[in-house]
Amino acid sequence: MSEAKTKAGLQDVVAGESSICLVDGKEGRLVYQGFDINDLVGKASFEEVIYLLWYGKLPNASELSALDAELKKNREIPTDVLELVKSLCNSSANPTGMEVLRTVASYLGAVDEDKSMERETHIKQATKLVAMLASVTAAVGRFKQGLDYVAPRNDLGHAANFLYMLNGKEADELSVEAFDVALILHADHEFNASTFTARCTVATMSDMYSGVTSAIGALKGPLHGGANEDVLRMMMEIDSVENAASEVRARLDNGVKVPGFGHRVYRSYDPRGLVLKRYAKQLTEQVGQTKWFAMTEITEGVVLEHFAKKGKDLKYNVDLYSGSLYNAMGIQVELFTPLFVISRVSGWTAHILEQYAHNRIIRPVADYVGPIDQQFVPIAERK
Ligand SMILES: CC(=O)SCCNC(=O)CCNC(=O)[C@H](O)C(C)(C)COP(=O)(O)OP(=O)(O)OC[C@H]1O[C@@H](n2cnc3c(N)ncnc32)[C@H](O)[C@@H]1OP(=O)(O)O
Ligand SMILES: O=C([O-])CC(=O)C(=O)O
Repeated sequence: MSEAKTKAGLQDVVAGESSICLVDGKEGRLVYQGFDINDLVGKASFEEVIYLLWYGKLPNASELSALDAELKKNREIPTDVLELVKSLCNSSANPTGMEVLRTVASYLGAVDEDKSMERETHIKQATKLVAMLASVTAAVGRFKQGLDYVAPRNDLGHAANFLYMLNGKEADELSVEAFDVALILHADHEFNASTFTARCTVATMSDMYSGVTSAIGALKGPLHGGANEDVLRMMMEIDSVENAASEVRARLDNGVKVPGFGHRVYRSYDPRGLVLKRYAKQLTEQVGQTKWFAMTEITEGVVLEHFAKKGKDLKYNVDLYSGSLYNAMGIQVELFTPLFVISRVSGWTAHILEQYAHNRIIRPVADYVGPIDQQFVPIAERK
């Protein structure tokens, strides 16, 4: 039996080194490769941030245009993948967007003939995954509404093209800007559950697709990426600005966790939430759909007051305001967690590259708390 004392959920345990992302929970600061997210938002595009995460530096113009060209080359969904997506969306099991993405990430690995473990191949695979998972998410959104697939446009950036493929028309400027910012803000978050899952998978020297497939499975859960869908579902269930405060209070009094609040690392505030709230306010006002935003703001007030009275430093997280923002872009709730994938796949792949570069298998130990020295009883004598 181990002498070590465990920390439930590995809270505050330093599980490895990384130079990709710093989450400063005390100060409410998020830094990608040395750049504060507030210095990237509104200045860099998501494509520049992808480059930053993979290569550790911002791209110059020709480096960016090379990455952009590769992403565009991988946007069109091949026929076999499109057929797979369509059949899953039409199946009686009605898989969620996350289940479809998880299957597609795995399928892309199975049909990739290049099994090399060189960095150059990994960059190609990462590029394919970033481009393809966005296109597939748009296709899922359309098939689930009984609409036809819309082919990508190579004259549009990553964010604008996704909204075009989903809605079948070009999005307005503010929606594109807000979506690009949301992609940047969700891109990486050091050793969160899905990223750590990806790193554990590839640390066995398994392939990149396996890493991303397992990460999608981890992100899907309601305690992690799934919370962004739950926030808007809760608002839709309450469905009244007037009742929002009392309904949320009732949930808290009954010990129900309110989605969009709490974080393992942030103690002061989640810096991404502030930016998303600003864009959600602006966009919901522009499209004249302020109800979910108003209810979310009321929820924020009630939950923060509830925890302040208990002396707890619980704050809202990245998932609280993304719901009303995405809804104002005309995106259905079921795609919200897949939207997280479209962004976080850039961070997962960056961590996979980093793991391969300094690999050692990840294998901690368990503090055994089960019985010991049991006496074996043959089956015929067991009661
Ligand atoms: C992208 C992301 O993954 S961000 C997180 C998204 N997830 C959510 O929004 C789901 C809701 N939040 C949660 O479940 C948690 O806060 C997590 C999973 C994010 C963090 O979990 P942990 O660090 O293990 O915190 P834990 O769940 O132990 O919470 C600590 C205390 O705060 C309470 N608490 C935490 N989050 C919430 C919440 N959203 N609503 C109400 N109470 C909460 C817990 O009940 C617990 O109370 P207790 O001390 O009286 O038992
Ligand atoms: O860091 C975490 O625990 C959860 C996460 O992925 C995020 O907040 O983006």
